[in-house]
Amino acid sequence: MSQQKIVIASDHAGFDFKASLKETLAGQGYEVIDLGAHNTDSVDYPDIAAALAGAIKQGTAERGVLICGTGIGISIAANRHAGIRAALCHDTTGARLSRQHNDANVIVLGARVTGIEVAKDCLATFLATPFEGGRHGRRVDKMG
Ligand SMILES: O=C[C@H](O)[C@H](O)[C@H](O)COP(=O)(O)O
Repeated sequence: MSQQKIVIASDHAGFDFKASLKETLAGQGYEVIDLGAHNTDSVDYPDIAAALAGAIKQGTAERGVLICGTGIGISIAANRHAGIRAALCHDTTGARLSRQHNDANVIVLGARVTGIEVAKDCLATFLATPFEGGRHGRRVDKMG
């Protein structure tokens, strides 16, 4: 089986967080495609969200990770893109339910509000949990 690909991106506020999550994912055998930011120079999170949404739409990877300071701005931006279901997660219960009920394809984390170990647990849960389908599928379908 080919190596599973994950796209990851952050603004300047999430740069260090992204580096840590990338290392963890690589250690777990994922191929990590980093769309930036590539340093802590200030950038605009809508541009970062658009780059990741484009990569998912093009099929570069099925799942993505987005990070900004709170996770809020980049979530709002990502969810404006058709086909993106981005879930801002602060705990593993949310990460699990974002997959089981919402079929989220992007997990969003806030580097200034969530500890890195919690974030790693959220990400592992997100990647390991399948969508339940059924009634949830009907609801997801209504979102287009
Ligand atoms: O929702 C927005 C994010 O938290 C941004 O990371 C944050 O607004 C960036 O703030 P600043 O430009 O002050 O570093």
